[in-house]
Amino acid sequence: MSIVVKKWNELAEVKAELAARDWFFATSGNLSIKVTDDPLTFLVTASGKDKRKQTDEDFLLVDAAGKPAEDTHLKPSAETLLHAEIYGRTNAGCVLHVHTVDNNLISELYAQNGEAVFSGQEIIKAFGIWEENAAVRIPIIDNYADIPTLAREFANYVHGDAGAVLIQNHGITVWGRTAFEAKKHLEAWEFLFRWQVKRLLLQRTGLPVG
Ligand SMILES: CSC[C@@H](O)[C@@H](O)C(=O)COP(=O)(O)O
Ligand SMILES: [Zn+2]
Repeated sequence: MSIVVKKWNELAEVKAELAARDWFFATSGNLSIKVTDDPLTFLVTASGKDKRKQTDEDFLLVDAAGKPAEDTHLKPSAETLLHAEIYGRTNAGCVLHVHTVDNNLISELYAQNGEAVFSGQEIIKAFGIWEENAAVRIPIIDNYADIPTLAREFANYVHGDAGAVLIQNHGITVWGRTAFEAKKHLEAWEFLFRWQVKRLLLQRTGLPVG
């Protein structure tokens, strides 16, 4: 099996799992997986598709600049530049971007702080952090309609082979060394967002939620 087919299948599996979670509203979301390092190429979702569907045209191979690396009528994701920034700056192997109601609410609620901080949650261990009372923080950036501008702002927060950024009232972009790690981190962030949104609502009812 060629490396492209192997990586295609790996990304298709992650895509199906995120689709089963209903994280691809209204064609939103984009995913990618690195295929080669030198030269850098990665498979990215084709733009504007319903990512819940599985087809032979789900992904296309692009280069370090996010341009198609082979002849195709498919258009790479509109947000391919953000993926390219991650692969260009880190050893990440997979990038996942989803829009959810909870990640949008958290991005709006904490926008003025420039980040959202979570602590006191067992699921923080999914990030490989084992200390008691550890805190995790996710930066929140403005959502620029101009993608090169968004990618430049986004790049300021791309440090390390695993990480995540919230784009205000848009969505989350998570990356990891492997597809497994990226998906695990994405699920942990979404758990924390949902937990926090529900906690805030329950606190308003006067129930004893910390
Ligand atoms: C309808 S979602 C809005 C899109 O501009 C974008 O944010 C998105 O996530 C999906 O765009 P795509 O070009 O299909 O990767
Ligand atoms: Zn998006």
